[in-house]
Amino acid sequence: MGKKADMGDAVLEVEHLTKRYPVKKGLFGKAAAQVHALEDASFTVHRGETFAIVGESGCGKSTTGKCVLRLTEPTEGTVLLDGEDFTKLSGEALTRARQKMKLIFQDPYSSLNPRMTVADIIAEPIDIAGTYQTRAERDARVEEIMGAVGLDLAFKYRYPHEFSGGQRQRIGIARAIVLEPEVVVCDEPVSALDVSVQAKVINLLEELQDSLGLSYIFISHDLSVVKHIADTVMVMYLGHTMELAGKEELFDNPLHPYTQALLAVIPQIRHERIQDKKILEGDVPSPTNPPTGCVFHTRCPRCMRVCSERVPQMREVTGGHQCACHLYDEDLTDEEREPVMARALAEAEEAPSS
Ligand SMILES: Nc1ncnc2c1ncn2[C@@H]1O[C@H](COP(=O)(O)OP(=O)(O)OP(=O)(O)O)[C@@H](O)[C@H]1O
Repeated sequence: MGKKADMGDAVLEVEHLTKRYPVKKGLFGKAAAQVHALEDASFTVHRGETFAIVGESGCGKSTTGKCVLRLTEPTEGTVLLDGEDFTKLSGEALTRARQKMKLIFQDPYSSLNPRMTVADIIAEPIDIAGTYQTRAERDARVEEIMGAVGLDLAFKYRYPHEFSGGQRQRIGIARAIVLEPEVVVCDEPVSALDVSVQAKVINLLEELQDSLGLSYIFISHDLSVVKHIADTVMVMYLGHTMELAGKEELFDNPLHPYTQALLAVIPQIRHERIQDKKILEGDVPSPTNPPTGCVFHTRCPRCMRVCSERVPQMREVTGGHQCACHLYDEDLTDEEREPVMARALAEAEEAPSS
C-alpha cells in the first residue's frame, strides 16, 4: 500500500503496453531492426497516487510515459483512462481526454516558448481549449494558477529566460495543471535542478497533489527522490518490468536482484538482502538485440540455468508485491535452478560460434 490512506479508485489502467521503435537503414531504408523500448507493461494508477517508474538510463521510463500520453503511439497494449480506452480515441474525444493527462518535462526551458510571456505560456492550454469566454476570466485563472505554484504575479509579463531553473519548472507545472488534469506524467521533473531547489519543487508537487487530487506518474532515476515522494514503485530494466510494489515494501524488501543492485548503491539504504555492492557490473545490453529469457540474466549475480531460456512472468510474491524473477518460481527443476556465472554466460553468448 502507498503512504496515502485515501488513495482512490483506478484512474489509469495500463495493460500490456509495448513500444518497439523501427531502426531504419538509410533515409528511405526499410526497418532493419527494432528497438525493444517497452515490453508488455501492465500497471494501475489510483486517484491521488504517485506511481514512480525507476531504472537506469535507457530502460524505457520515458517511453512508458510517452505511450501513456500517446505522444508516441504504442505498438501494442491499452491505456484505460477513467475506464475509457484512450488508445482508441480520435478527434474531439481524444482532444477532450488529452486535457485529463498532462506532462511535466525534465528541462522546462526547452519546452517553454522563449517569445511568449509567462502569462501567455500558462494561458495557452486554456486559450486552445476555449475554456473561458472573457479575457478577464482567463487572466483571473492565470493569476490563480501562478499563485498556486508560487510565482510572483509581478512576473506575469516576463519571459522564460528571465527566470531561474526552479521558477521555470514552476511555469511548466502551472501550464500542466491549468486545465485541471487528473493525471500528470512528471518526467525527471527535478533532475536538472540544484538539490536545494529540488526539495522545493517536490514539496510543491505534493501540495498540488493534495489540493487538486492529482495522480502522478513520476519518472526518475533518482531513488532517494522516489523514496520521498512515491506511493508505488515500478522498476524497469531494458524495457521490461522487473518489480512492482508499494514504496515501503519495495525499499524494505526488494526481491529482484536488479532492484537490490539499484538500492545497494544508495548510501542511506542498508539491507540484509543487499550484500554485494559491485553486482551491477557490465553494460546494459542493446535494446535492439536484448538477451533471451530474463533480460537481466547477463548481469545477474543470482543467474540460474533457466534464466537465459525462459522469460520470467510478473507474479505476486507477497501481498501486492509483484516480481518477474525465476528465483520466486517454485516449479523449477533442480537442473533449471543450477547457478550460472552471469558474465561467463554473457561472454559465451557473445562469442562467435565456430
Ligand atoms: N524515437 C526513438 N527511436 C528509436 N529509439 C528510441 C526512441 N526513443 C527512445 N528510444 C530508445 O528506446 C530505449 C528506451 O528509451 P527511454 O528514453 O524510454 O529510456 P529512459 O529510461 O527514459 O532513459 P533516460 O533516463 O536516459 O531518458 C532506449 O534504448 C532509447 O535509445
